[in-house]
Amino acid sequence: MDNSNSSTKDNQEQQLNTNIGIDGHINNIDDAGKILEREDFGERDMAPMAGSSIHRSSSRPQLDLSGAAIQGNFEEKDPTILLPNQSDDISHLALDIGGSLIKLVYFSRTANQPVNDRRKIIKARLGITNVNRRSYPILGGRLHFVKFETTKITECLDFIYSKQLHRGGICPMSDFLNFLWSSDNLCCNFLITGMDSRHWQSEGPNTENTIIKATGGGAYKFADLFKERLGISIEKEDEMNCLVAGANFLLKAIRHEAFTHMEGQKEFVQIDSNDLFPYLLVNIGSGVSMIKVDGEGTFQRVSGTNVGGGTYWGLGKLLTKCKNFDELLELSQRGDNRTIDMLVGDIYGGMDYSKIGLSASTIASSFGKTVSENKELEDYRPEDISLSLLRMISYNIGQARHMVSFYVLQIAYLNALRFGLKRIFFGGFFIRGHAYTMDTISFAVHFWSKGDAQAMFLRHEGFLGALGAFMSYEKHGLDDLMVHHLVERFPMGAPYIGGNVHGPPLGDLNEKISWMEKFVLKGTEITAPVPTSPPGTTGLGGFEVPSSKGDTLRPDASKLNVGVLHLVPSLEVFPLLADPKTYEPNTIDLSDHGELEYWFTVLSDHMPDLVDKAVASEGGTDDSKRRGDAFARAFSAHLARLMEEPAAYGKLGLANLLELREECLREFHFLDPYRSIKQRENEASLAVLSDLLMELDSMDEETRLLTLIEGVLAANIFDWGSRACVDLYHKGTIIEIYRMSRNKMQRPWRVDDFDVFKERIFGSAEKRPQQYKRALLFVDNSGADVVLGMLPLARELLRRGTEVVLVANSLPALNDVTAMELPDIVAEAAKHCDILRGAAEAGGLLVDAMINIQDNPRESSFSVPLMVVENGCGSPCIDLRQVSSELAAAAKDADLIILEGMGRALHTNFNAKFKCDALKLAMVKNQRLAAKLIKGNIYDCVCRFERAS
Ligand SMILES: Nc1ncnc2c1ncn2[C@@H]1O[C@H](COP(=O)(O)OP(=O)(O)O)[C@@H](O)[C@H]1O
Ligand SMILES: CC(C)(COP(=O)(O)O)[C@@H](O)C(=O)NCCC(=O)O
Ligand SMILES: [Mn+2]
Repeated sequence: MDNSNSSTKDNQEQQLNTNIGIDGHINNIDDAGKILEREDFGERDMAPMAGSSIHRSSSRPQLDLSGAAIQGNFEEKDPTILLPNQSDDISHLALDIGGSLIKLVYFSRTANQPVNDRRKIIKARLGITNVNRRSYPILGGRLHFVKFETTKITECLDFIYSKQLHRGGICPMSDFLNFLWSSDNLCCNFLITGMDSRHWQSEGPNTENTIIKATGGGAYKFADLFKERLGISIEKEDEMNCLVAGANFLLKAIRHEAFTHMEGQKEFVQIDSNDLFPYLLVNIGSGVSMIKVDGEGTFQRVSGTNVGGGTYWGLGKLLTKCKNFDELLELSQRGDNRTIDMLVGDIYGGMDYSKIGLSASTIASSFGKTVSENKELEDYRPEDISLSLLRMISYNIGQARHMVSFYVLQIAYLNALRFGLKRIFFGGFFIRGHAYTMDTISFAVHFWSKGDAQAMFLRHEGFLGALGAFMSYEKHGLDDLMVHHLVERFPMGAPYIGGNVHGPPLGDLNEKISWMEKFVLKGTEITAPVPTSPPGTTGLGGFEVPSSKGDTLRPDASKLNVGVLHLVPSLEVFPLLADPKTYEPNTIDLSDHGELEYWFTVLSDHMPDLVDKAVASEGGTDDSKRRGDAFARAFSAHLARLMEEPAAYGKLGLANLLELREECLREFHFLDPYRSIKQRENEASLAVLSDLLMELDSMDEETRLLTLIEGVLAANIFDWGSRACVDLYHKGTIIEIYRMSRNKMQRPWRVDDFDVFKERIFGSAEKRPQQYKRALLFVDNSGADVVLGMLPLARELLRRGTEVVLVANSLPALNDVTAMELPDIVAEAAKHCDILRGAAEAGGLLVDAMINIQDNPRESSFSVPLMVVENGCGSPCIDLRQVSSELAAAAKDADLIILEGMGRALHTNFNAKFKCDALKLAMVKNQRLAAKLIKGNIYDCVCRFERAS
């Protein structure tokens, strides 16, 4: 092994011992003077100079009103207006303009969800008074993270302009509605259609009154430029305040924001928000700040140093002529510092200076060899210079190859010691999620603390200040956000490739698809959407460096993607989880590479069939084919990225992967690929329902219960997400397959707690039965699964006096039935059955009966009600930490949960413990899962019954 180029633990220890730090001051503003115009920006996206010919007189958000429609009742005082084509309707922006990088955090608000009459009745039944999301104190929307090099501030201004982020603060919905309903705007509506919305002019105040919060030195330095180019005023926020506010927000509100990094292994850590303080925050940007944080807004900057990321980048740039930071880093990987550095061995004739514990390969004097050699700068390889510099920074100040010094770490730890802090969080873009750097830092903290303190890193490492500036706006309610309100998503769609910005931000789907197609034309392959890359890059789920197949891993492969944070204030933790803190939805952990590889192959193999279905669901048009192709590329890119770095999107479980696929379909506007299959299967199943019900009614109670459970398991075979099942469907009609599946049911099932469940229902000689009060049935697939499986089971419970709440997906996923579709299915089924009809009426599911129910929902019927609620997800699995408010409300009186299907009962929640009884029912439709989970075979069944814990 080449000793000089490798950093062993021994070496690290040695350097830790020999480096004693000096205190310094922070200097995070470099002289980033030159502002470059970007050549390839289209004119429409350039931020014009104030007073230029494009006159903008409004600070109102730019709205795409095409397709706007009133949702629900026209008579309502405050009707909800859905803007289907408005994605980023109301924006809000904050900046951190540092010495090296400009960080942007911006918010785009999502339109309120329509609340239909059916949902209103159900909510009333469940005692939810707030039927309108507007009443949530926190805005629903999305937080985006983007960064640019400070030297390329023009690109940043153009970005802000093209996204119209300079146009305003939070606009209350009532203002928006007034605006929309004023007579002028009805004209506007007409005018806007077909216009480039970015150039839409409307009445209203101009941007001169707009104030944007910003922190970092650039907030001072570039204030005039912002005024001149965008007409906005910068309101400066204190940098330390912002760093701390940003870190506190991230650590409290984002699940698995922090992670440890030891010997190449990332481990996500869930910080208990009640046990966060005190901690030490070390922000390594251009310079370094160390802040002891004791609470919200309570902190002290305890130390800092002027030798930081800027030092490495600045000197490196001067000496190597590198044009960007990552180029410099990459150079160092091929360098040999012995040509430049004077080693102990050079002085001691190749020997160690063992008396003081220095090996021959230890650097005695960084750049020392250049003194005695009669060479010019050009005579040295830039690769070697870069490495020497890194080592200089490292060895002088520590021993990290890439940057931060152990000096920093020593100070950090000494400070941690002084103040009794056990946790040290490292932020700032110097870290860049770089595996080597993080390992070195972790090692150093561990070494200096003798294992007492722990180094942790943050996924949003460089965005602390910008987030803090964002938090400093009043009224957005962000402080009230909790972990369960946030969902991170990773859309494709930033226009960044090859390390360069290749155009304006992508405005719409068409632009996104065209951009992706360019790769195909070039013959290159998108292998991975990599985030926050150099230069002028974004953290917004963008691509970078699409490398050809067969390429070796990029040096930055370990970097983590920063997604878009969706703020969904209506989400809640499922109240019946026995212990939400220890709850882990995923049964399969994909950080095991073997598992990841297997599921990667399963999902890749499924892709052609899925694309066919998706395209067919949109009529097979050329446009849908294009979108189908783009979806396949995008999802393959995600998979490739995750194979390369399983932690790239945060902690990865199988449920996340399956949800990512659904999200990716939605991103390319495939809203329900299995729509017609679902309809066909529903119809076929409804046609035989009455026969089944008659058959069931002819049985004695105990046989019937067993037949019902068998029926649920048998009908769970209709799963279009399982390769094996899809192959089966070619061999017979729906009803034939259903019969075959039922005939094959043989007890004992692989997991068989039926007798315990039966005893709970019917009681025993010693114990009289006590009926369940309310059961939540988490339904799975459309067709036979719900119609011939779950509905007859629901009917049995209703018949026994148990209220039944059918819990279905909010959005489509594979052939899963949704909460929107279910009432119609129930209404059809109710035609064949009085029990279902009475209960559905009582639950407000039957349209004809709804008028009466609306007047007095609680007194409308004598039957126990059958209700439908949405679960808050659009995935075949369910994470019970984040469910809809109506499901949470329904759960409050529930004493039985029935989870059905592989996604909800096996991939997720197989090990979940509940405060009430839980029945988990599924057919295992995958051989590997069967072997792993239940030591069984494909098509084996699980009937697991667990009493309340
Ligand atoms: N693309 C990049 N361009 C420049 N510097 C980068 C880049 N990526 C990471 N860095 C490193 O991050 C440092 C800046 O970190 P940051 O947290 O943004 O601090 P600041 O607010 O001082 O700009 C740089 O000095 C450099 O070491
Ligand atoms: C996506 C699914 C979890 C859906 O199963 P369900 O919940 O409908 O029972 C399941 O189809 C699955 O894990 N499919 C991939 C495995 C395979 O094709 O074998
Ligand atoms: Mn399903």
